[in-house]
Amino acid sequence: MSVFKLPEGMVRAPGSVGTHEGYMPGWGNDFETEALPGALPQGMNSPQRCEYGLYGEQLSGTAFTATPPERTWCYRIRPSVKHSARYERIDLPYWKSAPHVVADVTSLGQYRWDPVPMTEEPLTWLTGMRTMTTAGDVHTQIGMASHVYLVTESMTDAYFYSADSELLVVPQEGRLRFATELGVIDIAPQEIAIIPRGLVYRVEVLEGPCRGFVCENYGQKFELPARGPIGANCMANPRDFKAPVAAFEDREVASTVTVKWCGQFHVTKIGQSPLDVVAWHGNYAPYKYDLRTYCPVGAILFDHPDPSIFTVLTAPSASPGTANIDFVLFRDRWMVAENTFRPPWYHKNVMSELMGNIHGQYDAKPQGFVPGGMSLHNMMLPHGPDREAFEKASNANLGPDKLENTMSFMFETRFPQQLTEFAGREAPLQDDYIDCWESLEKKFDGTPGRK
Ligand SMILES: O=C(O)Cc1cc(O)ccc1O
Ligand SMILES: [Fe+2]
Repeated sequence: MSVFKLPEGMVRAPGSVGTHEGYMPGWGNDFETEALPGALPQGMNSPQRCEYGLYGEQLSGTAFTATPPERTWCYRIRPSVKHSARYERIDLPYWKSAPHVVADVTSLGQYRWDPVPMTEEPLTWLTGMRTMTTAGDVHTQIGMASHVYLVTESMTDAYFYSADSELLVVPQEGRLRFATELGVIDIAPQEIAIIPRGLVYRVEVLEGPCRGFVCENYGQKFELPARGPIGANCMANPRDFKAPVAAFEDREVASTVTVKWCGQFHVTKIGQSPLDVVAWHGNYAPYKYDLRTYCPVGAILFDHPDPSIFTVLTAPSASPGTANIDFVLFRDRWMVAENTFRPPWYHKNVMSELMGNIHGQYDAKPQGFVPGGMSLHNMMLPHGPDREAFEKASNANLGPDKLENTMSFMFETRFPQQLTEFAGREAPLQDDYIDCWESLEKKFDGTPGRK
């Protein structure tokens, strides 16, 4: 439930109360919401004249002919095209897009970073975005980038949208507000937000400083994974995703809109707040989701399943079953498997795995992978539990055991991830990370028996 006041002058749709205050539940629903009564045309999209003198405008998030098509009809004070200057190129040097291969930074390896520290410098959502890795190619709408954000300042009279990507936002510290064209989303650690491609917003600090992770998806949108034999329930349930109700502001102040487009940033001037959508209907919307509502399913007799059972959202690629990105959650849960090495096994993976720690301790890495920290196990590079985790798990008395105080995630992509200069040189890379496997002992002595 939102406990924060709305931005001054913003009018929000009534009717959503209690735990849903300000939000409408259900992933992929065809929503309708209006902040002023009667603003939404009924039975049609394009009346000759809209109520309140609003302009009708469609935001198409998929091709018209996609199955299913995703689009939203907005009824707004002015059409988006009404901006008063041409686009001017600007530089946001820390926000990189694929393809971005830095000649003398090596991406082949197992990497781990301490949390990127806050700085004295005031940073907004735009200036505080720090790209760690990129994969694929933004121009062909394939692949992704992973970022850390450090945000201490709200955007004032400044707005942004990414034509390149949808953003999956995973806060780790502080609270952020996404005041978007379609309404207001407030998020805190253990929640996520999904901001669709093309949607205009500004980001405000509700409680700072703020740090978190972003997965920038250049490809096909995130969707709920196919459940297969798991059936209709558990994992991420559609009703736990929440889209905001309509909220608008009628504010005529000189403002800017920054656009990310083919990896470049451009700014244009505008004489008003673009958050002027009074009513909307459709199925292309931003969402928030509380990761604590994710219902994990796991091994209840023996063995450790593939982590795909913990997929919250998946962004498909053209190859079925081979995701452009899987967003995977390792949350608190019971471990009950008998006669089993319970932590993640040792492995090499064609997919590349970028992990972040939201809070607590991760079972495969009791030391060194700390909240706010990240690791990267790139394509086909071996990794697994460190010595401490291996010894403990191999010798534990196995009863029902609860992994508590733990929440980490993985952005897993079919593409190799390339480190940025920031990730390779400026961010607090742990030079000794690979030593965590160094002391794994040879136990084999040629004689049978479990050792
Ligand atoms: O820690 C990792 O590397 C992530 C991971 C978790 C798991 O349970 C199984 C495989 C895997 O890659
Ligand atoms: Fe892994």
